[in-house]
Amino acid sequence: MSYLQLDQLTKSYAQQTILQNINLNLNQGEFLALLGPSGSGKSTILKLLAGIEAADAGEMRLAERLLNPVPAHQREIVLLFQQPYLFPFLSVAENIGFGLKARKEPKKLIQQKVAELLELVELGGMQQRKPQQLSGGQQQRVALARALAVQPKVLLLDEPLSSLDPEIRVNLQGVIARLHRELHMTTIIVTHDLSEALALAQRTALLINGEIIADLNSIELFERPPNRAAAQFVGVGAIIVGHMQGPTFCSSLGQFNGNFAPNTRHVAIRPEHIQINDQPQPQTIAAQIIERRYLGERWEYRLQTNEQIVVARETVQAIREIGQTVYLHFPQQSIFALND
Ligand SMILES: Nc1ncnc2c1ncn2[C@@H]1O[C@H](COP(=O)(O)OP(=O)(O)OP(=O)(O)O)[C@@H](O)[C@H]1O
Repeated sequence: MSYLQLDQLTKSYAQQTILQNINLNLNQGEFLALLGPSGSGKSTILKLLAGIEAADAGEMRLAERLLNPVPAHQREIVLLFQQPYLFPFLSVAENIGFGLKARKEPKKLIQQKVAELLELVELGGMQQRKPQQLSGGQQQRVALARALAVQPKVLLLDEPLSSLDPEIRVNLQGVIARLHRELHMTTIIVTHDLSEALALAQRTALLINGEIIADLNSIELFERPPNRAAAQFVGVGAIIVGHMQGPTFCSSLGQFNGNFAPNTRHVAIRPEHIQINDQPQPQTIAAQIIERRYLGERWEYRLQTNEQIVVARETVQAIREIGQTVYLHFPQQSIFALND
């Protein structure tokens, strides 16, 4: 049985359904990214788990214990928000030790734990500072250390890095990844940023309009999203419409053989797997470049074929011109089927 279980969770606000039959299972020590666009209900899932909001239906269990009736402060689940919400008049050390002091732990033990946590979040030497004397990234580290101090069973992170500069963000991603490696705490991070999910979590659940539409290994979600909605969210080079004829998928962009189900109606390919040729070759189709942008290390081209727009990316070689006609090849091994 899974360590953390969400079973058929449903939540509405003012008759608007926000979450619809959410099922999620996490093993102890697992790190899951809850990914989705703004307003999809990600934060609401964390609030239900933390006990800030009550579910309309469904059950939540932690180590087999039913969580629904348990008050927030007895759940052993901590939720870290986008803003660190530190106590402004307390020092860094007092902020980190706050939960332990509230539990009336011995002073010596608090001091020892705070010192350990300061090292863990790389804030050694800053224990006497007040929150306003810290940068945003440092404040978020203090909030993280304070959350970890009480040794929760589950750590919930609600876009904790989204208000930080990119460089600090990457640095803190490193801190979070290392903490997870060292402490093995069962963790869910909410993010709308696919690259963050890929950087941190081995597994990603994709939430769209209050429904989990994919829940799988993060790299697999990126490389081979299982359905059209997931493909649109993670961004593919083309979603190709067609039909199966025997073992072959037939479409206006080509014929592809793969291990596709007989009812397959859509296949896709990642933009970096589409090959761009200057001259027509066997199994290529003509396309005109209509836009281009530099992504750093790669150029991304939007191309118009007779049928549809295709996005392709290639590592920088010669820069191709807008208006130029090129010939696209879709390697068979890179084509994957999408569920509807
Ligand atoms: N207390 C509330 N009362 C009414 N509606 C709410 C309440 N809290 C959230 N909502 C609505 O529920 C929906 C989901 O909100 P939620 O914060 O869970 O989304 P999210 O995916 O975390 O979005 P974001 O990435 O923007 O934080 C939104 O449409 C929001 O307006």
